[in-house]
Amino acid sequence: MVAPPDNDVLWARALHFTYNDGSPALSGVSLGVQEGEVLAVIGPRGSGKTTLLRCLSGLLATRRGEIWFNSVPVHTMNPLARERLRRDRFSWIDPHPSLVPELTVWENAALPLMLRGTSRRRAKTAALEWLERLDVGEAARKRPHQLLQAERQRVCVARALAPAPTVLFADEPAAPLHRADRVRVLRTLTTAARSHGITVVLASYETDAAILADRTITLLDGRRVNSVHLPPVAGTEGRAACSLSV
Ligand SMILES: Nc1ncnc2c1ncn2[C@@H]1O[C@H](COP(=O)(O)OP(=O)(O)OP(=O)(O)O)[C@@H](O)[C@H]1O
Repeated sequence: MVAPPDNDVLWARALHFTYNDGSPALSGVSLGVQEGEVLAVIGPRGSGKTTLLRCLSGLLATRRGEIWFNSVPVHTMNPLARERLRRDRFSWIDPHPSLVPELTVWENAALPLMLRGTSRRRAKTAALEWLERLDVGEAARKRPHQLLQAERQRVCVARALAPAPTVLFADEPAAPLHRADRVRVLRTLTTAARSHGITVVLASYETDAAILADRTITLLDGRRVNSVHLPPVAGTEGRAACSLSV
């Protein structure tokens, strides 16, 4: 087993992942993420971005390949150890805002901190600070259904940043938003993460994310590539080739 470089907070080698139904998702992906870096993982739909983030965060167990977090092997951890790692060191943002409808906005934002054992009072203070920073402080006592989708997504960003995770995994966090909101959410997320030294792995099918990232890697059909030039799919006629430049 090759030891990962010291300055990489996350390091993966030759990752392969196939879903139970046989769908291939990752084919030999290797990468390193340095501490405090904002890494954008971009590629078209179905290229394996979500699967890569799920594997790196320990949500999915890899069957082939290695994943190391701060020089600790994640690929050999049992499910409980991976769950603890996710709870204590990682945060996750989904493409669509998912909040607990019965809780208020601040309770939602404070939830990961309380799950880590922080007292309700301290968790509330941290949650309120982050909600203010994300411009949703005034909604703190409302329920999620009273907010716009863009506001709910900002609450999810606040919830992810409040525990000061070592690594924040953001899976297309701005996907459901209008362009203005999208850029704003991505900018706020990357700026806040940088100011707190939080490492970010950001998946996106748009190039917006690449502009705000320190570095970009591109996936196509589960492999790392330098750039994406999609030829017409066999059997289809007149489909324009699509290119994605990074
Ligand atoms: N739960 C699943 N079961 C079976 N196959 C899956 C599952 N999730 C993803 N896949 C397949 O794995 C491959 C990679 O999907 P993945 O969602 O990781 O890509 P992606 O780049 O994140 O795409 P998107 O931008 O649409 O989310 C695709 O072929 C997809 O159909």
